[in-house]
Amino acid sequence: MTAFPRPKILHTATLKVEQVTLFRNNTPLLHNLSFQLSAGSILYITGRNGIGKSTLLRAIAGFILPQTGSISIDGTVRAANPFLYTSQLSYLGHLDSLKKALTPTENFLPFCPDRPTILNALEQLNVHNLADIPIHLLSSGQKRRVALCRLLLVPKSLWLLDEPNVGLDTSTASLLGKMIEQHQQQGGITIVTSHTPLPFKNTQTLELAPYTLHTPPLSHFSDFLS
Ligand SMILES: Nc1ncnc2c1ncn2[C@@H]1O[C@H](COP(=O)(O)OP(=O)(O)OP(=O)(O)O)[C@@H](O)[C@H]1O
Repeated sequence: MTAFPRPKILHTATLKVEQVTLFRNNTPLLHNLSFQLSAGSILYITGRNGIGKSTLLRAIAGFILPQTGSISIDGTVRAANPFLYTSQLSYLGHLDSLKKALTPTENFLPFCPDRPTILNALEQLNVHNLADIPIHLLSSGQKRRVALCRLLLVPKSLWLLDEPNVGLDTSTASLLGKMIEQHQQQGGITIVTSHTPLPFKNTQTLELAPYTLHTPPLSHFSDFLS
């Protein structure tokens, strides 16, 4: 497997989701969801369109607050220490989190002030030839490749990837698979939402069901994911 030259994670983390209830537009999506992930876990969240996969991922990222329950990384909830909480995770959503007027290099300089390191990461994803072209001129697949470089540039324990394969060609999807496997080997945790099963061993699956059918006992997902 290709070894990606990137900094090692400084420590491994534990993610705890405890009795979480999430609403959107006053509509309940998830009820009393509990699970725990430790070093080296890969969690695959699946379920039909609109069931709440992205909402759960955004809640774990700390962008939205659950109506009840708590989400913690190594015992810290976001409200108690937002900097410490968010410093441990990388979130890759549908919008790629790239500033459109800036080039890939300019986007990454605030995280990684070393241009050769940035170029190296871009090369891993085969987009080094686009290093100085503004993001708004790139195709959607090229933007996604550039966005994935952030995972290589900034070491984080927890990767939150919302449908990361969308727009990727087969070879880049396989490259992303290798990155996730390497992250796992380094003790990182990856949570992926997707409509297609992940090709990894030791993957745990959380299939979200409609709220009305989805009122499991609190231990349900903990047992399922142990
Ligand atoms: N920003 C928002 N404000 C209000 N409601 C939202 C927002 N984003 C999503 N929703 C609603 O929350 C529900 C869950 O959406 P979410 O994006 O989490 O689903 P999903 O399972 O990720 O769907 P998909 O598979 O289509 O990506 C949907 O009914 C959606 O309309």
